[in-house]
Amino acid sequence: MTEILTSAQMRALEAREIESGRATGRALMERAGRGVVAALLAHWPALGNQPGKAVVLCGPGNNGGDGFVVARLLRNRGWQVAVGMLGTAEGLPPDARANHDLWRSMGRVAALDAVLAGCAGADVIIDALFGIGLSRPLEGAARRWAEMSAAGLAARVLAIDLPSGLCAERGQPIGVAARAALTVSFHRPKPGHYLGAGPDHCGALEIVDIGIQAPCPEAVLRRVERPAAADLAKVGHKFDNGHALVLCGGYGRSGAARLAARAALRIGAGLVSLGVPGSAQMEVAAQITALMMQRIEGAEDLAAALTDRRLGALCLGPGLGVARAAELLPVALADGRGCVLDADALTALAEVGLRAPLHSGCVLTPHGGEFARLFPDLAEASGSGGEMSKVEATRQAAVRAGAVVLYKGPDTVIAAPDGRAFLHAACYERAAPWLATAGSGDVLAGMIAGLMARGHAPLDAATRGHAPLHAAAQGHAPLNAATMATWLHAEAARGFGPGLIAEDLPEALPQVLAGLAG
Ligand SMILES: NC(=O)C1=CN([C@@H]2O[C@H](COP(=O)(O)OP(=O)(O)OC[C@H]3O[C@@H](n4cnc5c(N)ncnc54)[C@H](OP(=O)(O)O)[C@@H]3O)[C@@H](O)[C@H]2O)[C@@H](O)CC1
Ligand SMILES: Nc1ncnc2c1ncn2[C@@H]1O[C@H](COP(=O)(O)OP(=O)(O)O)[C@@H](O)[C@H]1O
Ligand SMILES: [K+]
Repeated sequence: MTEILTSAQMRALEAREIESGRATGRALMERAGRGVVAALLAHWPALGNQPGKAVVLCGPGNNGGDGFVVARLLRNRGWQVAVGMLGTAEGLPPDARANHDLWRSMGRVAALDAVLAGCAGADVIIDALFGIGLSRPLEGAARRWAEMSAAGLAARVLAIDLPSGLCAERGQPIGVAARAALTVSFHRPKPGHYLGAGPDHCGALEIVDIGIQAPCPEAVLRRVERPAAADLAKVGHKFDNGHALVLCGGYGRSGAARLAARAALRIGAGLVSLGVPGSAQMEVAAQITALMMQRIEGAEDLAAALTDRRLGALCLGPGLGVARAAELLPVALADGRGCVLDADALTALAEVGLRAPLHSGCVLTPHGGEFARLFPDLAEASGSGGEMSKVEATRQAAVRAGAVVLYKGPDTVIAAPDGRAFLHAACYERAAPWLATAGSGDVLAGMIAGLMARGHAPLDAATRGHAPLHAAAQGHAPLNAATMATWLHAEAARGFGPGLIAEDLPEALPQVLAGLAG
């Protein structure tokens, strides 16, 4: 279940399911309500012991319809249920109206404001005001609800589909948004559950199966999944596992490149060399053991180094210095080999603009600031107040660059120029706040370069039973390397936990790799 669906994709899927005759809208709504009650009782088992008190806030659309189903199901379990509604029964869409009427045969419906005023003693408040149909900022009583819930309430808040006010696409409030302890959504998660402020507003996330059998569209956003151990297993000689070259900055600036290089080695590249200018040679030599060092003073030296066809991938950026990056970049890019561009290489790239000959074997790994320098219009459109999601911005950036773009953050989006896109959200059960430490991005860049170098190695696809990393010669390799590295990077941080510094990440990798095999 790796797909993440936009509101439009979810609606289309629901429509297809109904058209197929497999289910009616009413049936889907009933299953949704049932799923919400089951999730509520699973999340707060104490509420299953004896009937509690619920307040259900129902909106003017089908999200409200789900709310009426939940109100009825809880009442059937003996709960005291107060329902507050926004809008009129006449304005409800048909399925929601039918569930409103069913509820009316067993209980009252009050105005939203009136119910909010009396919700203090409730065990749980169900937010069924707006889901994927939210089209503008909340006003009036709905806005008051969002503000109340954000200020903190004694009652547990369960949001149906989305906390009301949260944009399903961007994961940002459209104006203000409610805060829930648990959000229960249906069939597949939506980008807003993972992006930006989404996880903060959702609390915990539960996705309920409502029996939709229609297949998801092909071109969807996917979640980065745990890699298969076989994809990372080593084979043969060290040269069979690839050789990565990490370009290093001058004296006093070599730490970031050394971190990246060590990560490339730990992720399994057979050999990793640091390309070091003369000024930093002593410093680097005093610090490294398994890594190799090669003097690369400038563009000519790099061109000479690249005549070694065993070099599978390059990494430029960490601690490189913008001037050195600008000098080395044209040679590195013209060569056409797999190339990770991070930090100073991205700054240098922003200075020359995207006229540089980027290619589909490149992976650009910007954080927010670097993304804004490279793609100012996309950064603005996807920033606060903009209307574009981080996913869309990353997709467009990848098309424009003709390269894989990995846009970092707690929500990392990775897109290829052909439109494929992945999301790794370090939230919920995969939270990794310890990654917010200096140098962790350098480690990620090195991990990607290490995997890309391995992708160029002559791995035996037949014995491993699937395509090697270099499958589509510079098509799959960079994207696979970027997604795998992102997962492993977060996993290493999660395994280490509090106190993590960047140096710990490469050292935590063996345990992560061992865990994949187990
Ligand atoms: N799709 C599926 O597979 C399934 C979907 N299900 C459920 O249906 C939900 C989607 O239902 P939905 O499409 O009716 O949208 P919903 O979120 O109820 O809101 C739309 C209404 O709100 C209104 N409105 C919007 N913004 C507003 C504002 N700020 N202030 C005031 N009004 C505002 C808007 O008015 P309009 O924009 O048209 O003027 C319209 O009347 C989904 O989240 C899930 O819970 C499940 O039952 C099972 C399977
Ligand atoms: N709060 C967080 N939760 C999860 N991952 C994070 C968080 N903050 C940062 N990261 C990750 O840590 C890395 C930081 O990279 P970057 O911003 O380049 O830092 P640096 O330049 O110090 O190496 C990225 O991979 C990013 O996705
Ligand atoms: K809601």
